[in-house]
Amino acid sequence: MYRSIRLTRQFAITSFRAYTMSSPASINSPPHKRVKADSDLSIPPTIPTGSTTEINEAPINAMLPSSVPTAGPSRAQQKKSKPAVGRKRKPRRDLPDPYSAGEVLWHDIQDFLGREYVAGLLDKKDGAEWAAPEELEIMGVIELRVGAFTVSGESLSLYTPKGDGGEERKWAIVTPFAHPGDLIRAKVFKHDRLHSTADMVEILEYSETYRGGEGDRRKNPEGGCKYFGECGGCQLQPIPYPLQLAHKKHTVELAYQRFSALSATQVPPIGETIGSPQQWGYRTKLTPHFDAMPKRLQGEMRKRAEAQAARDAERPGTVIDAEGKPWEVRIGFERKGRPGVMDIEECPIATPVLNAKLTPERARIQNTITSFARGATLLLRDSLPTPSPLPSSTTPFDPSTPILDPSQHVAITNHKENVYERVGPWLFEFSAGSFFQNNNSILPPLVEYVRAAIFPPGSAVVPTHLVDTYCGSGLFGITLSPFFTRIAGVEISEQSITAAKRNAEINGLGEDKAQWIVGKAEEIFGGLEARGFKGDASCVVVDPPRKGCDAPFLTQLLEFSPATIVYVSCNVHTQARDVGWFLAESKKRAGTAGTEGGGGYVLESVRGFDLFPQTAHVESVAVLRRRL
Ligand SMILES: C[S@@+](CC[C@H](N)C(=O)[O-])C[C@H]1O[C@@H](n2cnc3c(N)ncnc32)[C@H](O)[C@@H]1O
Repeated sequence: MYRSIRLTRQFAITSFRAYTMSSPASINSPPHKRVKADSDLSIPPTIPTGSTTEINEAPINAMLPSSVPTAGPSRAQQKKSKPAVGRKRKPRRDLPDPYSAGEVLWHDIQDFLGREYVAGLLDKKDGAEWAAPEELEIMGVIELRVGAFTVSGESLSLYTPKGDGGEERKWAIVTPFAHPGDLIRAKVFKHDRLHSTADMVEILEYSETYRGGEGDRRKNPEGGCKYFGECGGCQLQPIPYPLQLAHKKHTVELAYQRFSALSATQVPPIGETIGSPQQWGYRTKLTPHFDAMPKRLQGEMRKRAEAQAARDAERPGTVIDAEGKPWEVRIGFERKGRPGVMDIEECPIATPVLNAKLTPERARIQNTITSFARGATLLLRDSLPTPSPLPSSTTPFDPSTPILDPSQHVAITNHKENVYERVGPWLFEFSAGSFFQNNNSILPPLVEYVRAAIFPPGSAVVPTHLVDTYCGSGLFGITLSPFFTRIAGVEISEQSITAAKRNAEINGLGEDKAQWIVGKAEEIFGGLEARGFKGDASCVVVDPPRKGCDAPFLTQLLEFSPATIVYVSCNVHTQARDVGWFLAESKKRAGTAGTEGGGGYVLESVRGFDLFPQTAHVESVAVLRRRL
């Protein structure tokens, strides 16, 4: 049934590990440190010459030609990956970290192959789940009919070889840029637990259902992104938008099934995902990377500076080495399934002002590349022009100020410079290098949703105090302040608290209304009680980083026992874990363990918000209410 074209076994399996790990794992792992390349840095960073760093962020866009050729790895990788003669490498058997993208994929694979089948195999404890079918050669090209999507937006295809005893085996193949229903040719490059990972080679037949979205360039030649198929982000872009939203709803459902340990009756039906008002040109922050020029070329450059400059002038952004081989300055995002940065001139999910700024920023790096001893990350942030005069506590921001057209925005590239954003009638000021949500268009509906969830019609308990934990520069606390007598924000970053205080001030919120506390959220609720915040009268907004909340925080939240909790998260898997733990623990403490639905808190609703259209990411909002 499947045609297998065998190519020479050129590369050891392990040589591909580094880059297969980089793409899905980048979603959950903390970013690797890269040097910042602020435009105000006149002195290049002084870091040991020749060192390189890994790419640090999930890439943000991508594009698919009708057939995507997959070139082999670079010579350096081939050299590294040559198997030692006469020594057979043992495949590594790494189990994914809990709640990581790897673990989510492992769940996807078990669901795809059938939980019963996988459990039967694992029960044998003979390691068969690690043994890829013999005929599935590394660098072999196979034809596959795609069966499903993974949560991270890659395709899953079933491969059914015969086992040693003639029984049918099941094995999954994970390939990027393909959609359920597609018929594809894919080149296998890595074997893992019950699956292999493959590069897309060619799409022979296109799915009717999962294509035809605005970003499908076969149907809309001017739509989407020209880098799809190579860049590692925006894998969902060929999919019609309603199906993107449905995919994200399913992601939320799966997360609660897999990671909350709650029974089906404890989890309400997951709400429809709320779409983003802007599905393109929404992203207010871009962080393209670039690699330093290789050491051998830096020496070459020193020797032949003048001649080189003349040649560079002919081919900007390209440097020719002694043998006439070009080395290109690439400024952009992570390549899917391959190491290194891919050059990106535009990113259609970024705002117009960021795309306009990308051109001169790229030229700046191209022209000064030799001054960078190692790779770095650029920052481009969409901002309103600095208000004049600057609002202050005595002359706060006038909420009736007309909202500016995006063409009047500016792009900030200095981490320390202030960025200004409007969220409805509110003005926010924060430094470009600090956290702020990256899709401004969806913030008003998100905040309104949180408000409506806190005050459902006819509710017997109406909280008067709001605690905004993990508050950043005060987004939820400030925008929801009119509905509460008092608000408090808690945040680990001093810089963010300074911004939150300033934002309260410029929006006319005095200290009697808003309090901002630096410190770990883990140590905070006691302090708040002393300041007049009682659990019974409070709502707590929880908006942690991707890793979720830690046990001390959740324990103190339980002890504080707020009337309502709204948990906003950019990682629904850790959210499901935390919510599951919290509900179970609250039930235990209410002394009604074993009584379905009794005591403690109830999970009232869970729903995704599409803060990241075209990508597989989803923001999830869970509402928990204390039982009376
Ligand atoms: C996802 S951001 C949310 C920020 C804010 N709610 C917003 O929407 O703009 C998470 C924030 O949590 C902060 N943070 C991380 N760990 C923390 C901790 N242990 N205690 C308190 N804040 C923490 C980070 O500095 C960051 O500002």
